[in-house]
Amino acid sequence: MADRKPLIAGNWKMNLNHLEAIALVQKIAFALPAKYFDKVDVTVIPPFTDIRSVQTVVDGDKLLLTYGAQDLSAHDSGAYTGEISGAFLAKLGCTFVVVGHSERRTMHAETDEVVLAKTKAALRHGLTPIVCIGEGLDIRESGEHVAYNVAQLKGSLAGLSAEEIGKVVIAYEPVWAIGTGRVASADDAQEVCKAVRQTLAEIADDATASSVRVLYGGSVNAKNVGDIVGQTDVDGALVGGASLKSDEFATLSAIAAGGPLP
Ligand SMILES: O=C(CO)COP(=O)(O)O
Repeated sequence: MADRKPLIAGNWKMNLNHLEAIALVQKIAFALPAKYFDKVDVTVIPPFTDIRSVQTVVDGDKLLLTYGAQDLSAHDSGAYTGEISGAFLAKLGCTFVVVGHSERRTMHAETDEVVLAKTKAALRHGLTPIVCIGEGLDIRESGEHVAYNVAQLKGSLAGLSAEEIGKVVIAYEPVWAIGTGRVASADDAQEVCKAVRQTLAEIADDATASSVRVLYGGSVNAKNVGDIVGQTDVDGALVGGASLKSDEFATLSAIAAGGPLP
């Protein structure tokens, strides 16, 4: 995995209110002692309405886990009802922001152009965008998945400088593996994550490509995470369902850290 520190990011999606968020963060912190954080970065990505409460717990208890948001506006301020500015997220101490999750690409018609604009907005505010790509089942079955993901990656990062690309995290999440229990094989994850890294070398440079973290996401749990993050080009995981269970999330984070189990 070169010298890239693994990242485990728990995308809570639209689950847990702010009180439930406080409880889950406290349980994760209790289950994952400080020593693990030397070897793995762990972050939680709750709904917007939870972030202030999560910030209070993390700051108050001096926790080592970080937190982020699931989306942001491409705009910084103004007449955009319902949108959330990256400036607000930065002020709340967010480290990461997910952009281009397949659920937003599909249900909110987010194109690569929109994802690029949001990635730029994140970078403007000092947030680390976790840029998501991933193919549907039809593309996978047609055997065009590598080319599809490469095109989506290029579109989502078009025109960014090597320095800017060096500040992003990429998450490969095959849509057919999200929430289905159908995890991609470790080889499948490696195949696309390797192509992602080669593409980063092409659009930025070798040094940038070897420093950017590339995550896999889709039905990751404590049982399969070891195989997946053991792949050369997979630097961690974007975890949905299993991130809502404190013990499982702590265990899979510990496995990504190389153990031992907590
Ligand atoms: O979409 C995901 C994370 O962003 C993956 O979700 P699941 O882990 O529930 O499949």
